[in-house]
Amino acid sequence: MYCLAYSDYSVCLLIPRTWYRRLTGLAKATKRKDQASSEAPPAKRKKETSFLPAKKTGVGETRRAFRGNAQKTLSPKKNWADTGDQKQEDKPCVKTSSLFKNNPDIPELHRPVVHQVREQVFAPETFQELGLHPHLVSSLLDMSSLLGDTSVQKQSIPVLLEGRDALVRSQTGSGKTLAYCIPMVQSLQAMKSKIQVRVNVLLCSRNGALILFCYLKSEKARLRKGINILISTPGRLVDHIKSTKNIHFRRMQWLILDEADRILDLGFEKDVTVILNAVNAQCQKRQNVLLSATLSEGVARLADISLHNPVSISVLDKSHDQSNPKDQVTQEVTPPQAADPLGGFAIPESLDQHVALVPSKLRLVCLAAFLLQKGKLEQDQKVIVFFSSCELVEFGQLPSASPQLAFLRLHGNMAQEERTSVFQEFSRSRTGILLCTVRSALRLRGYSAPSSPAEYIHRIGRTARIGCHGSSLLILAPSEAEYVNSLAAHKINISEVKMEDILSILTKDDCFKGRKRNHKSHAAGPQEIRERATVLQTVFEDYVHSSKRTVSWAKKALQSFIRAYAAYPRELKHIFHVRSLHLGHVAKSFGLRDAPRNLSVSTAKKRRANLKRPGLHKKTQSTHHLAQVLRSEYASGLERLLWKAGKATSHDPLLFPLLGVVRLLLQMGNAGQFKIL
Ligand SMILES: Nc1ncnc2c1ncn2[C@@H]1O[C@H](COP(=O)(O)OP(=O)(O)OP(=O)(O)O)[C@@H](O)[C@H]1O
Repeated sequence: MYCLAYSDYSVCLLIPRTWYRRLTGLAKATKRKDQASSEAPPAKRKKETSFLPAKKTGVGETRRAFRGNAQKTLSPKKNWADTGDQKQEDKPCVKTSSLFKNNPDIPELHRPVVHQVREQVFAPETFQELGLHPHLVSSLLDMSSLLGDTSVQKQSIPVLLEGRDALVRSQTGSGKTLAYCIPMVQSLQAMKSKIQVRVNVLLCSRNGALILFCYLKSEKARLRKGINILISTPGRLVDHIKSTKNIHFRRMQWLILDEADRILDLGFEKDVTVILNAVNAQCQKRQNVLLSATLSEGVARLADISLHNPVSISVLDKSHDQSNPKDQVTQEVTPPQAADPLGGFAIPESLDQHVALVPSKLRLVCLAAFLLQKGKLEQDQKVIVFFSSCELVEFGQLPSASPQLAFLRLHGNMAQEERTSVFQEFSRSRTGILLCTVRSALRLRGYSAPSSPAEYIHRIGRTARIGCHGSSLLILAPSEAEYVNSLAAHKINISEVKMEDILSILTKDDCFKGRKRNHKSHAAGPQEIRERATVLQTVFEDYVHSSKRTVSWAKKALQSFIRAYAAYPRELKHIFHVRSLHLGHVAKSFGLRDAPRNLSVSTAKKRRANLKRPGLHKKTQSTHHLAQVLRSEYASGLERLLWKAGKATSHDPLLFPLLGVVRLLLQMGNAGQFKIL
């Protein structure tokens, strides 16, 4: 006797083996049809059928995929191992619908072979020939962490010491910050009157500001004596320009725009223009520096309006003639060209980039398996997981993570002090998993795909810094495979890692054992991997469905994910289109057993409304929401206060139960073997 659970009718049918065989054949035909018909199955299906792929192992596991809220089935343990124990078979319980059926086919990745643009990180010298003051040179040499000047420092420092404006472009983690800090400190120290108040402005992201404060900590005393450097996000400075009387720029000598590409990407061009107008009105003679990891039209446009007769500095290996580096660095800036006009984005050589094509249903178990490997099975791993919104990261309302594995959160909606302490804690620690929106430290992975190749560069650029080794993993749905080509167009080379290989990590930890048998004597096969993945998914689903509160969090997180998905820029819509999402499958990646009904209705309604009014209301609420949460990285930081004071509307509290479920997994590890009930 075997069990089929018809979730539509909440019925559990016990049927003879012969019926089962006939139904199994039917299901196979249905599956073939499903797979052939579409890579992205429709959001709603009537009477969807799915079966566990256990035929070869001879166990009688047939299952119906669930729809609706009420679900009954027999014990999966019973389904997997037919022991003939009637009592156990009859025991109803909520089960996990098949993770491995009705998924879109995973396409073969045919990546064009591209030769990545390379930059040499280190220049052979050690600060001595850059025209720096001997005291500064000896201070730099005393700093054991500095390994000689980097290429960008070697090229930028002499130019900036000459008093020239500069547009500096070099790869992430190549040492751009010291490239302008060193000449700025030297020029400020050379000033006769250090007591006069000077406002030298440095614009960057909030975390950029954190990093810089670390650099300048030892200069604190000097700063107090009279050298004033204002480090600000564009949003915050605009607030001051509008509301602070005592801020003036009359004696300003430096204006530095760091992370120019990110500032522009996130829509702060207008704020930067306000700042430039305010500064220009009071101070004409100053040195301007603009730094960026990527060159875009926007950056070139900004260079055009903010720099005066600048020197263009770029550290590309191919274009850089080592025999005569001076010729290379003294080129004048040419007018703006297309995005990455140099023929591709430079990526650190020591960075291994990977991509995995993972059907939505398996996304959560894949990510969890991966994190378990990095956080639990491997030593000294630091991982960053990027999410598309601050609220998705914000799962910290759950009890804190297991002491075995440090989870940290970092995003733009947090108070500055909290961000500083999280940043420092993660920087200091040897291991840990940081869940964040945009920026930070050593090794990183991605959960939501970046919205542009430039953003991709910045995300992966948090690892493999200053010549260190690092790796990245981009998780894409099968329907998003085309994104790899779009990255290749920018000479970004990613190698594929198979989903099965990620999931096979689960066989290394016996707490995911699905059946009572000694697997140690056998090599773990695909069936074993599937069973363990199902055990893991069940843990997630049980956790999410353990209370109304957690269901609500997961639903809101799903909603946030869909909003973010709807906000991909137009040029990527053919790859990331909300219509290609199978809501039921995506719901599973948030630990939900079904797609919430109201969600699909509202999405459909919105879709219909948009179809009726094409181009009328381009900036939808969803795009607005995403823009808001991304902008928070560069905004003034006052929004939170306004929100607290009731002057601003809050975002939906979108909470993703990742911390909680992984915490559970770790507890599982302590408690021993886990099974599907
Ligand atoms: N000469 C040097 N020797 C050794 N380490 C250095 C040197 N210069 C900078 N670093 C270190 O390298 C790391 C990366 O530097 P930095 O943040 O300035 O890079 P960046 O080019 O600005 O990166 P991004 O574009 O991603 O912001 C920092 O941890 C910094 O302390």
